[in-house]
Amino acid sequence: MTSKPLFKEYVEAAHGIGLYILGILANKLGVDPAEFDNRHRIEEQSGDHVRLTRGPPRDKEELPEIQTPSHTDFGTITILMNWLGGLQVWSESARKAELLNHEPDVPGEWLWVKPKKGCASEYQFSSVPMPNIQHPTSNTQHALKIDTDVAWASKVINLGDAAVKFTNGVLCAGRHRVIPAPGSQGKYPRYSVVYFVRPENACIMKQLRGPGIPDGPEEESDINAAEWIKRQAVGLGITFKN
Ligand SMILES: O=C(O)CCC(=O)C(=O)O
Ligand SMILES: [Fe+2]
Repeated sequence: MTSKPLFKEYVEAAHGIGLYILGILANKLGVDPAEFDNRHRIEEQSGDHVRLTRGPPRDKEELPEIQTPSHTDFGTITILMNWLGGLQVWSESARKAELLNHEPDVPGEWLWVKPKKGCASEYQFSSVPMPNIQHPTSNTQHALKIDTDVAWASKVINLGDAAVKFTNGVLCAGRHRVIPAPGSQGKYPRYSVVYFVRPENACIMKQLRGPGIPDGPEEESDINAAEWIKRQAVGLGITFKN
């Protein structure tokens, strides 16, 4: 398949998976799944995007060598594919859709999110250093294959700040960071393919109402998602040119 149809297929599939999971969560919260669907229409302008990352091999044995600093994703739900270790999640989730300059807001520890073949949403956390992972093709000559074989990819589903906001903290955002893979995997570059589902730009960032969502105070202003996400980014120290 040429790259454009492949990219379209990937975007539609990733977006569909995100909304499918949000639909399940909506049902659990007693909210009509259409409430999420209507805020994340793929054809509307939004901050949805794909991120392709490549982290260089580990420089030294000692952890951590930060590649992506501690953060919660800004959007509603993230579909992440990776192949090597290096993703870590803070043991306590963030219930507030606020950024804290890369610092976790509650005591805890960094846990490895160990890649698991063909896996979606089933995390395998470990607070001890990750052992060398048995890999289907773990020698150098196959390193490229390891990095590009999508079928193998470990899929991780991450909830972001907008999910926290929409559910008044019932859904939490996992604070995470990326460091080069530990152990023998550290000699390979680390790739990830990430799809961020974000609310439509014009969506007013108010909590949803339903039996499973406690009523918060009435929002003071009708801020839209474009502006809200910009504020989240500014909170992380990102600057914008007008
Ligand atoms: O590379 C990864 O495994 C995670 C990347 C990530 O957290 C992000 O792009 O927001
Ligand atoms: Fe992230």
